[in-house]
Amino acid sequence: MASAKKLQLQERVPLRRTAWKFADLAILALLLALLARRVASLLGNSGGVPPSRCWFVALVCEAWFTLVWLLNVNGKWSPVRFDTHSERLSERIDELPAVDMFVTTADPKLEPPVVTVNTVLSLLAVDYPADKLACYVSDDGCSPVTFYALREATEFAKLWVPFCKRHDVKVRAPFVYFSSSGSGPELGANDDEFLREWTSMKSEYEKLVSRIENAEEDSLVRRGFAEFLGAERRNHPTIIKVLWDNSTSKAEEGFPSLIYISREKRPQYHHHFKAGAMNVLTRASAVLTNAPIMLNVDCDMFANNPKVILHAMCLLLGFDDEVHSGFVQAPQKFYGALKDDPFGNQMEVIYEKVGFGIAGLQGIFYGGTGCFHRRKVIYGMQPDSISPRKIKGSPSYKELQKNFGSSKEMIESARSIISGDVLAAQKADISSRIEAAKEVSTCSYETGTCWGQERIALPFQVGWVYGSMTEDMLTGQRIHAAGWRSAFLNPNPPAFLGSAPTGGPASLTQYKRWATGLFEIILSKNNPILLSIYKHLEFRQCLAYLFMDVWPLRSVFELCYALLGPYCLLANQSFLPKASDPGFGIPLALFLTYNAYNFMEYIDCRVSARAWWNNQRMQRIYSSSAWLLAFLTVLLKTMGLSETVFEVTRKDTSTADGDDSAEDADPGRFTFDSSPVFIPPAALTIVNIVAIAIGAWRAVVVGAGEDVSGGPGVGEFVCCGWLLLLFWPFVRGLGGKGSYGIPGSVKLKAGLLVAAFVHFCRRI
Ligand SMILES: O=c1ccn([C@@H]2O[C@H](COP(=O)(O)OP(=O)(O)O[C@H]3O[C@H](CO)[C@@H](O)[C@H](O)[C@H]3O)[C@@H](O)[C@H]2O)c(=O)[nH]1
Ligand SMILES: [Mn+2]
Repeated sequence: MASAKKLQLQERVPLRRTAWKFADLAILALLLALLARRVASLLGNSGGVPPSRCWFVALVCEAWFTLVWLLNVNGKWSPVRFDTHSERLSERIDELPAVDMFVTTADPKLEPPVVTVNTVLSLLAVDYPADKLACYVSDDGCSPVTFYALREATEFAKLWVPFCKRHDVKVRAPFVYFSSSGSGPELGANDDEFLREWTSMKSEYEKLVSRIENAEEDSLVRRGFAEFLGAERRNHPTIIKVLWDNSTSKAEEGFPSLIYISREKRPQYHHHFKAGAMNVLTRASAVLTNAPIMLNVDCDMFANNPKVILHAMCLLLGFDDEVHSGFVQAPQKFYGALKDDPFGNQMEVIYEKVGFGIAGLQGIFYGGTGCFHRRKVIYGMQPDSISPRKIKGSPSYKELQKNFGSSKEMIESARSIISGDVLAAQKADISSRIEAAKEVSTCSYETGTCWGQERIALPFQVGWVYGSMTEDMLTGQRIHAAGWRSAFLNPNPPAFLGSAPTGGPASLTQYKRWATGLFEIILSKNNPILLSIYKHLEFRQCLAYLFMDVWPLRSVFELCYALLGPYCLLANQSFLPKASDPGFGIPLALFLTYNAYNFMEYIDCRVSARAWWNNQRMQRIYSSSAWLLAFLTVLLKTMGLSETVFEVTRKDTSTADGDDSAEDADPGRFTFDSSPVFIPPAALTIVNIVAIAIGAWRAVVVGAGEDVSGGPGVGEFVCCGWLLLLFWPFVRGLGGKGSYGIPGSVKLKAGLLVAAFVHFCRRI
């Protein structure tokens, strides 16, 4: 073939970070020095007072922090960047593979249909041959309003897509394009024709929004949405509706096919949340269009860069060996995000430091949205270099049936994917295969097959893996363990933008779900250590996964360490050297260096100092609330006492309207509700206030006469004070009003915990 003459589509560029490596090692050295001193004093050869029990607890915690630091450094050590040259694909349009695009939505209240519609419209309008694309929307909410919204959006798409292409619109989610902060008409205002078109398009969009927002479920069902009649959210048959079939439409108004799917739900079946939805989308699309590449986005993640699929193709087609891009993941970035990241969930610095770092190992993690998968990888195939073609030769019908289930159409489509037919996508019209798609979307279809299976001993693990709230991490890990690498897609402008949750309850819910899922992974047969021993997960990649997976465990150590300060003040003990002691220099240097290091990372990523502080603070708040609760929930689950559920994150509607006139006076201020996640951080806050008060009273009033050699010193006071600064939202919340105040029931429970703790300190 003429491939030798082809221009390179991508470049993998290692990034230098020599100075950072020195800083990494300096902190490691300080941590080790701290440990060494602790051990020495516990062995009793440091002279002075014999160390208390606290020193032992501190040693254990500090050893853990050192381990976490090593995991952190491993992740950041050798970053790479992938540059993509999408313009070089222009001569290779015929070679481009088909792409099935999946959008998942689950709840019309938390995920307003207008949001989903914008995501869908942005995907329908991307720069890619329309006959190679199909868009599937999975609606776990089984909502006639969502369906109606999509049907109306299809009508709008007939105007919107040609408009975007004609005028090369930059952001093709209409709510951004028409928002007050959007760029407005992009041509000179003297272009009358364009201006007229722009105005009429804007008014069409506004009409669409008002139709959707005024739609009422009951009246829709009465007006002939027969399928939704009597459909309960958790008990209904599959509904599949072809809203637009590109294969039978005229080329002129061409835009990708659009299919609505609400999979069957029955109370007696477990639905596996998003992972279950993704598996149904995979199968339904297999029998309908069977594209070899699948893109998946959450309902709020619109395509921000119209060339995003072309950029992804640079990574999917641009390596000599496909093993380098088993999947292609774009970072999660956010639209209309609050200034200075008050809830510490915009992840800018994490992606830039750890994201690029892990991209330099076996590859970036699968993040659940903004990801391009190869269908064959999802079908459990290994790279050629690991399991050569002979195995792929021709699996028997029986084998395929065992893996993929009994649908004939499913088996045939899987066979063509497995045989490596890149242009395998189906061509005939979609409507004729709806029955086959319904068959593979039923609850019972997966029974006895390999779909979602957690057992790693199977030769095949097919689809999104069940058993964790973070199906994304688990599935990505499974793919890396099969020997694939992944590539990091980071075009400019950013590929996709979504919404980050705001307010205390929504942010903590999201982190709690993530931590729950990560802990479920650690406790499962798919934990990265096993995968690295028995499968092809590389060692450093395994450590990178562990860095994430240990979140909930970190909470336990961090909580113990955070309690050491107040314990010492209350019980008149110490866990740090006295300021006069030369050993005091080590924790002091560590505290300063570590914070300076973090601060410099934010500056390096051109993120504000304020955002640095907010992230520092929120990380500790997440640890004591969301991570800790996740830890406890999963413990209860393993004891069989409770189940874990996927709580959907509320998507901000204000971004959909483009106006922020919401009732919230200060959207960046921390809000509370009566959820138990708020209890531990509230208790920590109170206990530190009490400890400082008692400690200060003892030092000032009693201190003079007493033997203070074993009691607390500057170090302990600084720890408590620092903790109160980090938990400032809670300090304010103690006296706050309405949703800005910690509810009485939470204060009461926190107060009881504090009383118990104080009692314990005085007894011991
Ligand atoms: O039963 C369910 C539950 C959720 N979803 C969809 O899953 C997506 C993610 O849910 P969201 O509430 O937005 O969670 P986030 O925390 O924002 O999502 C991140 O974390 C999840 C794992 O916890 C991943 O699935 C997501 O892709 C990733 O973006 C949304 O499109 C939902 O509609 C379903 O389709 N079915
Ligand atoms: Mn989300």
